[in-house]
Amino acid sequence: MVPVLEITSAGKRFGSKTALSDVTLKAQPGRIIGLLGSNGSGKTTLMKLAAGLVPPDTGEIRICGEPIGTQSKGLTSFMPDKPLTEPWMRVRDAAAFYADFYADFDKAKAKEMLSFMGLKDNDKITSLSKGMNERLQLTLALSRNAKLYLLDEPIGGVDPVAREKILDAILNYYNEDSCLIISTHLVTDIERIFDEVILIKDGRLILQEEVDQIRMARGKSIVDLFKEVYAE
Ligand SMILES: Nc1ncnc2c1ncn2[C@@H]1O[C@H](COP(=O)(O)OP(=O)(O)OP(=O)(O)O)[C@@H](O)[C@H]1O
Repeated sequence: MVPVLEITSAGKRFGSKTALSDVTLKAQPGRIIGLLGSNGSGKTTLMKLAAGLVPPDTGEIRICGEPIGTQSKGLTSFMPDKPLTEPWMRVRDAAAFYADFYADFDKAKAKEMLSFMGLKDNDKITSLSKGMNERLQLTLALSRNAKLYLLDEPIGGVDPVAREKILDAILNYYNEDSCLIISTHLVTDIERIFDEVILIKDGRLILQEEVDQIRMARGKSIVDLFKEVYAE
């Protein structure tokens, strides 16, 4: 099977700072993958490389077998940790903006998901709370019919009860022939939806493994593993 995402020996520096070093991984369709790491470990950089927003200094990245370019970007839906929408927009403008911009934007799915998320067409984006804004960004990202979804800290601002609802939305609305990569610190809350996890530390890949394998063969929860790897 052609991986949705294949990264081979990727490296990225910002000035003297090495953000990623020699990262190699594959992500297959039908998988929800947690990208885990402490602050500054390189999660956002990895997502931006996969989204084609930042070029790697070394190595290669392919999306569904295609090198990064116009075609690969059309296959990738990125939810950044900061909104892509403009402050003057209302919810309906944001959805229309995405529909104009992305040929694969599914308006019916967006409408259903906005309602599930408790968002109203007429809500001004600047008046939304951080958590409601995240719901909007998530709705916009998941309403595209992409092959690779990259969600950077999708539930950081959402309260614990709403988190459950949002995780359910992710499970309901993601399509099974795609791959979803979610970066997060909130391992306890979100680990139930992961099929596998990728751990990065100081820009290096520490491990990519099935969640069941970690639980059964290592006898650990993902949180325990996270604490062990990132102990300070
Ligand atoms: N544009 C940039 N210019 C300079 N340094 C950068 C830039 N982007 C990232 N870095 C550095 O690269 C490293 C990795 O950053 P990155 O944002 O990828 O980490 P992260 O795991 O997403 O962190 P967090 O969980 O805190 O969001 C950090 O040391 C960061 O300071």
